[in-house]
Amino acid sequence: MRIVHSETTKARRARTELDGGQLVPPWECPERVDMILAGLRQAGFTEVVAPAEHGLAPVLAVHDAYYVEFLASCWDDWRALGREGEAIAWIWPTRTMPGRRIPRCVDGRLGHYALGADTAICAGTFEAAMASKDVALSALAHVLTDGGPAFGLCRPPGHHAAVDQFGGYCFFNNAAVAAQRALESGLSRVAILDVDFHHGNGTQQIFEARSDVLFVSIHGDPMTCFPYFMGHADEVGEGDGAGYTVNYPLPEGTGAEVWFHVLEAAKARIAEAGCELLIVSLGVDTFEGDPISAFRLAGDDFLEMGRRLAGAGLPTLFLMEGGYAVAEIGTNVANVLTGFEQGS
Ligand SMILES: NCCCCCC(=O)NO
Ligand SMILES: [Zn+2]
Repeated sequence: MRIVHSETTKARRARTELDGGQLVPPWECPERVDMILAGLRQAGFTEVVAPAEHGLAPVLAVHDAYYVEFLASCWDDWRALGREGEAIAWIWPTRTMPGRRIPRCVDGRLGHYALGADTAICAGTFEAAMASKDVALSALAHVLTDGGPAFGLCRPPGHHAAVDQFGGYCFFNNAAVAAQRALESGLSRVAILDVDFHHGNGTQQIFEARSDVLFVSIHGDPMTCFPYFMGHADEVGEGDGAGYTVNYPLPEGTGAEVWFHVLEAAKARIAEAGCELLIVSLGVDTFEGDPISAFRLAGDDFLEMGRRLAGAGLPTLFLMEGGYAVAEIGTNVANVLTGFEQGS
């Protein structure tokens, strides 16, 4: 298992997140990276390599150029106004105010590009997001050249980032950037299996009209779980992409037995689509102790998750998404990778 990590992923050190009506220290904290590395080391994954720099082209193959420029300039624009706090959106286009133009001021641009108010932009955000997609692309390169599995310790995560939207702690959609690069390298179909507790609305939006990426997600029911407005079972893709989006929303409180039953259905759908690569959006916020999620997987269930993912029998790229039980995150991630090696 190739492990790819960059210390620059810790460059984003936001101080505030709007949560429960208060500004709190962000759940998606840089300490998650150190805890995952420690857990991997303890499990015997001692060889960790740094990514190459892949530049902006792979990002622009997925994301809108004006959006990327916004992410690059937002913090400076915000600070130029003398603002002391972090850049947080507070007004949006809405059902009754469609917003057909992008405003020039940073508050309007934040509202245009932000999914929600939970994700502040601060110093280091763009640098960390660039490092995170480099981690994903270098881990992918290993899988494509060596055929062996790889884990990209991506941070910030990516699956909520859409073509031109950030939020849910995500800025660049690492899994989408990797999938697009894999297709451009000659593969004909890639599966992205999102096992994070939250629906990967961004990944779905990026590929929903395409049949060369099969997006499959197992997640908390959006009727009660973030991101609330996407992830229903009747969202199946559009046009050429019809049938290539598969959502398995599950009720809060879902435990291992049901979750693994649904995983087998997801694997069967991937098998019948004839995919040549499996990208796993690996969030471990399905853990019973996760502070902001609501499934009930135990630590050992992540071993079983890894074993079963190996059973898909595909070249596999794991990319880190969510998981906020910081004390256990390293063990939970290491368990998935250990289980995968056991099942291979
Ligand atoms: N602040 C609202 C919840 C954000 C969830 C982020 C996540 O873990 N996505 O997978
Ligand atoms: Zn999540």
